[in-house]
Amino acid sequence: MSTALEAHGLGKRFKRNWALKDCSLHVPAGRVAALVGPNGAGKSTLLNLAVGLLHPTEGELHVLGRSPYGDRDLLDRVGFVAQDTPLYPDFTVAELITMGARLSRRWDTPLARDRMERLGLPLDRRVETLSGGQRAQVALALALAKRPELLLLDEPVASLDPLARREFMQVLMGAVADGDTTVLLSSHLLGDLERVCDYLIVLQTAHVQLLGGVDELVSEHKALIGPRRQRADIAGVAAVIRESHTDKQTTLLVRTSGPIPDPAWTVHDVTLEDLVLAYLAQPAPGRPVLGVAK
Ligand SMILES: Nc1ncnc2c1ncn2[C@@H]1O[C@H](COP(=O)(O)OP(=O)(O)OP(=O)(O)O)[C@@H](O)[C@H]1O
Repeated sequence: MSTALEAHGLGKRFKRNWALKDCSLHVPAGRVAALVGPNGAGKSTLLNLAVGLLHPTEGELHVLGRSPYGDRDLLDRVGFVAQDTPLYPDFTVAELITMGARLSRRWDTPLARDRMERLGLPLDRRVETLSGGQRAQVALALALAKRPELLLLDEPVASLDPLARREFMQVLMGAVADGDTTVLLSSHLLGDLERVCDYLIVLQTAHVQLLGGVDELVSEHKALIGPRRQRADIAGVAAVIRESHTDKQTTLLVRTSGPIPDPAWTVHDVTLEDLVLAYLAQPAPGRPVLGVAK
């Protein structure tokens, strides 16, 4: 399986509002993909569609080659940590593990117990007595104990302090290091994503705005700084994504089509954060910019 998740013309409408519209995207198998976009862009909607909690209004969505809605066998192969990591507050950690074993056919109880032990979480602790960070770690451990082929995480670290976030990310990366699990992780924390993700999907007002491998996207975008000038065709530039000016200087973030031969421009590399912020600053999403997905 070379593609873990694939959508064509996918749309989801709530009453008169489209939460997702004309979304065509794919996540190659084995990647750790970041799903980013501003509040209300449609990230949770996409993840909920991917686990069959929502039904598409239009278009197609395939998860591990199958349609997710109502497919029990498929859901056994998918792990999901929903926003705010909901867990039954009255359950103990041990009871959650028992529940997982009853509900999931691929469940790995020793793995779940081992992870709880490593997190220093006694099995008789009730969920309601756990901190937000501990709860997030428990939710991740339960999702991993399903031994999922695809792991979907909806802002799992949003409420965690920086140390807890780093621990969460380390556990996640350790668990998927073998490359057999594809991860799709939504977050607003671009710095965290830059460290762990090798694939990027940017959603903006219900549309896919940017998609591709992180290395490829970062290398095909550059920041250009030069004397102030009006925007004009620049050799080597396929598109200007963002521009700003001072009295004397113009700064552009561009998608390149080759080297920039004009020596008036100094050319700088961009970070993933620069890239995402530049695309999100664009007024209205048009057609997605496709990076090279390998
Ligand atoms: N159940 C629902 N009923 C009505 N509208 C909804 C529902 N779920 C989501 N929406 C709307 O769909 C749009 C996309 O919401 P979604 O939760 O997918 O965004 P998001 O990118 O996950 O946002 P955030 O970063 O704030 O979590 C928003 O305008 C939201 O108000």
